Amino acid sequence: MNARAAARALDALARGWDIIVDAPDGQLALRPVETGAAPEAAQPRLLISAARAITLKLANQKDAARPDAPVCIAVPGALDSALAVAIADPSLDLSRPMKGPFAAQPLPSPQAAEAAMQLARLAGLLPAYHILTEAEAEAPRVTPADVAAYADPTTLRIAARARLPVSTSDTAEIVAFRSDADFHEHVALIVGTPDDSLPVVRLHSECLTGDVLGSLKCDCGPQLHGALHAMAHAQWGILLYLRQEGRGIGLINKLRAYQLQDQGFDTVDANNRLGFPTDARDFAVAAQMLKALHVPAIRLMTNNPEKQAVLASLGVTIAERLPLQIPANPHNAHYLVTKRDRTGHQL
Ligand SMILES: Nc1nc2c(ncn2[C@@H]2O[C@H](COP(=O)(O)OP(=O)(O)OP(=O)(O)O)[C@@H](O)[C@H]2O)c(=O)[nH]1
Ligand SMILES: [Zn+2]
Repeated sequence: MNARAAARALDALARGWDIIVDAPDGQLALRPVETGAAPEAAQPRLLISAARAITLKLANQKDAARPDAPVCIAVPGALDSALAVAIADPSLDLSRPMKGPFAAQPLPSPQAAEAAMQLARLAGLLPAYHILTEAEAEAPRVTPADVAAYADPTTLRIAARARLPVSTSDTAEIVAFRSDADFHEHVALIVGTPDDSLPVVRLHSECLTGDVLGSLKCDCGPQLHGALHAMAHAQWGILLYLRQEGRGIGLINKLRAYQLQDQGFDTVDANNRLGFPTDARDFAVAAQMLKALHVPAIRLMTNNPEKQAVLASLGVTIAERLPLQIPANPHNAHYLVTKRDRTGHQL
């Protein structure tokens, strides 16, 4: 288990460089489709997600024993980078409809392929790779255990803290966290003056479009401000600002999901169609932050049962759940209904 190996692999992927994924069931030499140049290959092969294979009409060729496993496809003829991206990215299907037919090939090492898909998500890239016969000599090697070690939240610790008066409270303090491998800088804002009462706690996942740009497509911005107001009115509260943009798929992939939503898919189907889970966030990060802040019991402000379940399973006492409902607008009404009906958000 070596989180550094995963960090090196993620760095390579962001730059379009090769990686080698070493799993107990075999090895894959891969180059990311989104950032990497198409390799010279007599018979180009791509590794794509199970969901993408279904959209490309390869469902009947998939391994029945592993319906969710990534799929290896052979591309007939020449494959350049633009075509590879079009094959990988469902948000381009309307503008580049003519693709295929493709044939699925046996996947040599499903465990290596699965780890590669996780790495793509962590790198914020399309989950798709060129399968190489040989990787660049200096390509980093990474194992599934390395990927798990990278995502391990228990190395999270406080790195810096400072007084930060904000519009809802002039006695707030900001606390920033660091972990060993993951470079995301999670932040806690402690609002008001801590006392013996249980704090109002809000886990807020980063949403650049909603938090900063005032997007009307989601409820993030109003929820953020509603939570800060509620904390200012309570004795004290803690906003945990988690850098898990787009429910953990990253900003660019979230914008691809938005493109799909404009084509009629809802927020859940859009994520899945891109080859990602409905929700890829890890709320264990929040439990670790509360531990570092010495806050064992809270009043949790959320409508999301998953947040409650994960925190409770990690030993956080949730004395009370406080709902956080935002009135709908014409742009997010469908999104809010989808959250209620498909991801179990409470009212
Ligand atoms: N992938 C994706 N992410 C989205 C979309 N809309 C909002 N997000 C992200 O979703 C996260 C906010 O999560 P929500 O599901 O709104 O709320 P929640 O945090 O699960 O639950 P509550 O605590 O009840 O608000 C942020 O990271 C947003 O960037 C979308 O359509 N697709
Ligand atoms: Zn949002």
